[in-house]
Amino acid sequence: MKTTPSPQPQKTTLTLTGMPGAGKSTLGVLAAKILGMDFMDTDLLIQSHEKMRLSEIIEQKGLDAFREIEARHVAALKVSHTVIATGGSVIYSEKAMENLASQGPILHLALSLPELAKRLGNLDERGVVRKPGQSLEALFHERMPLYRKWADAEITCDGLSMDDLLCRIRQIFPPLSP
Ligand SMILES: Nc1ncnc2c1ncn2[C@@H]1O[C@H](COP(=O)(O)OP(=O)(O)O)[C@@H](O)[C@H]1O
Ligand SMILES: O=C(O)C1=C[C@@H](OP(=O)(O)O)[C@@H](O)[C@H](O)C1
Ligand SMILES: [Mg+2]
Repeated sequence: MKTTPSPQPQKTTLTLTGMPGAGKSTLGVLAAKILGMDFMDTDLLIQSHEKMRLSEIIEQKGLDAFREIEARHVAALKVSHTVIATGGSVIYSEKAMENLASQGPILHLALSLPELAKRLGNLDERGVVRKPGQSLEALFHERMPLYRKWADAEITCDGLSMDDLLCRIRQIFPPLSP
């Protein structure tokens, strides 16, 4: 039997989740800068590992295949001192989310449905993972409980500038600040 507890892996990442268009990629890089952390966008990680642009993966292999590829890469991701901007569909993978949660807190960037509709425009052109013909509203209601299930904190981003959001991040996660 062990006499000393095994060291717990340090939780040093900050993962951003949320619907496409919520601002994960844009805010993530700025948050990394002010927190003195590295930055990773899992969409870019997938592109680099697959040696294809995200749009090519989706066009040539389809949305279901993209979802599996995303789940595989994010479930295998191991980083530290890093702000991670995820792709919105990673929330469908329990294994990927467990892996992200094991490395640090998860912040859900929430945005209201009307604001999302304004930011996203045509869903087909953006390659959003959804069932054929599924509306943005239906997708929003399908995903919202999943984002909330995994989130340690949530910011509703409507009407907030990048500076407002960075301020909120500093307030919520002071231990991550240098
Ligand atoms: N707080 C914000 N206020 C206004 N526009 C924003 C804000 N956050 C992001 N955006 C804009 O929304 C779009 C989507 O942002 P992006 O970071 O790509 O989102 P995600 O990575 O969550 O899909 C971009 O055009 C970005 O400039
Ligand atoms: O939510 C989604 O279905 C997707 C979101 C995208 O990333 P962003 O959330 O960064 O836009 C990208 O991973 C892919 O187009 C699928
Ligand atoms: Mg993004």
